[in-house]
Amino acid sequence: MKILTAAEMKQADDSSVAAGIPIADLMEAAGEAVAAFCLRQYPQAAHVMVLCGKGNNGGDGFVAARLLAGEGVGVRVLLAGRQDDVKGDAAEALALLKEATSDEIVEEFVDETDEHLEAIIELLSEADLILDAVVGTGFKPPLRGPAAILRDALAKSAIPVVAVDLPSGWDADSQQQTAEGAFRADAVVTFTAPKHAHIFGHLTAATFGPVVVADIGSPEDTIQSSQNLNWAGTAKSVTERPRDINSNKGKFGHILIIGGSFGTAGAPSMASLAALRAGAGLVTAAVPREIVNLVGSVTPELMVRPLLHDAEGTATAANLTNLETLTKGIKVIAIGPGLSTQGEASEFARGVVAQTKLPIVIDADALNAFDADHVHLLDGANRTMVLTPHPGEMARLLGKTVKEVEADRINLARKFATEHHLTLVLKGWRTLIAHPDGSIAVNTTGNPGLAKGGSGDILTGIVAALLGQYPDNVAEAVEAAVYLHGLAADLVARHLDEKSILATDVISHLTQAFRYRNVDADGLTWFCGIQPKPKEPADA
Ligand SMILES: NC(=O)C1=CN([C@@H]2O[C@H](COP(=O)(O)OP(=O)(O)OC[C@H]3O[C@@H](n4cnc5c(N)ncnc54)[C@H](O)[C@@H]3O)[C@@H](O)[C@H]2O)[C@H](O)CC1
Ligand SMILES: [K+]
Repeated sequence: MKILTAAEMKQADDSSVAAGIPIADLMEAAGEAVAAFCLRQYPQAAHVMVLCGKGNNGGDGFVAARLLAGEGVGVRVLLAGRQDDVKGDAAEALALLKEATSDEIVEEFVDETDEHLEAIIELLSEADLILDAVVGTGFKPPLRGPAAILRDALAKSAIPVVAVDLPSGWDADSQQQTAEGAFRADAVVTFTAPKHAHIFGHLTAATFGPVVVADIGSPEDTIQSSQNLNWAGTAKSVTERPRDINSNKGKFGHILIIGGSFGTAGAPSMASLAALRAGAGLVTAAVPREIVNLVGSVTPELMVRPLLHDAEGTATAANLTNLETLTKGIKVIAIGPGLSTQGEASEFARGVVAQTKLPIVIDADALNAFDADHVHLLDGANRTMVLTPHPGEMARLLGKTVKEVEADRINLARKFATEHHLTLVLKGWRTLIAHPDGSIAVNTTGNPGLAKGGSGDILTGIVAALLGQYPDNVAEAVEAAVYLHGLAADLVARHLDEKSILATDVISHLTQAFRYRNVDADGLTWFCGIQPKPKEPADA
């Protein structure tokens, strides 16, 4: 799924019209998606207040109001402006609403002062759900007139708000959008494709719920993202295909995890366990001899091979002479978790990358082996190469500061991936997956519970496992890995506080993540936030 700017969205609308789909049809589908979302997520809502503007965003609100009323929901519409000023398709939708209900359903609110603020707050309090269809992509900041007063009234109420297309007052193209100055929202139903603000909006989970995307009938070829920005969640479908009935472990890849040192046996252990839970056929961990038994005891399904190490427990470059034996039958190598940067570890890591042509995931201490002096050795032109740096590791790869990396994530990731012909996973809030062809996928799963040691190690294991299963589908495999990793953490957060989440909890929820579907029964794509846990069936 592509991520669009407001102008690209407008272009999609215009192209849809040119392809014979009238705006009225798109508006009807938009209103229908909003009504379906409300009925499904707020089944208890008996009184819905629909706040509408005079433009087409308001038009979507009129359609939703009509359809909700048709389902027996008590609906009132508060129009920020005069009915006579509503034009075109929105006016048609307004007429249909009144025809289906009554002329009295719509109340005009034209006040430009906050004289009636208290009265509006009182009016809103009579509803148990509010729809915000005041302004959408046609918004030009700052919010003014009656719209601004509605926003202030909403800020003083605690009733759930579903935003139509985007919270009124948001700039769709902003990557820095905050809740400030805009309408409060608990959920957003947007259309055709998410816009930049939906994905990069700086809103906290406490003030901001799910964003769902509804397909409202625009043909696929009308939807174009000039910035080549996509959503990582689409790739999950790759992992949803059932396995062939005649499957055997040989089909799903033998993964070799290279890492560990004295004191960091946990890192390769977690990467290995995650790879097993992510569907790898076989997993072998190659770790310093002294910790072989420790790592091997993590789970009996895991195989372990010893690495030569120095007195401090760091793998030595002498292991390179044995590399051919070590990698026999291996489909994917993941190197780095717990490897250490001491002794000859970096030399060993660079040697593994140089001597094998196998698909490779390079993480953690192995990434640090490619500092500014060695970064030119990273070349994925004739092999599959995936790097999974956090901003600190990315800064080292680039010889820049973390601040410089954070300030320009998309461009830096894209440049690095294309120049080195590899897939770069730049971790952090909204992890980016930059592909060698210059396209970028943005991930929307994950929560602050992942800000804990071990999270990166398990991501490495998942990436390696999916590469082993989908070797011809590298882009999707990596995107799906990142998405599933965050999704598993989001599923843990349904019952554990974010602060208490351990990386091993995330591993144990991978299985639920594989089974979770991000498209709901109404066809809405849950783009940010996950569907609430289904109710347990009542005991018979
Ligand atoms: N995506 C689609 O395929 C479809 C989207 N639809 C919806 O249409 C809106 C965009 O509609 P548009 O008429 O262009 O603009 P808006 O309704 O968002 O805004 C116009 C409206 O707002 C007033 N306004 C503008 N700026 C301000 C401000 N700073 N303060 C107060 N009021 C403001 C302006 O005066 C107008 O009255 C899109 O978001 C979708 O929701 C369609 O349904 C078709 C399909
Ligand atoms: K809106």
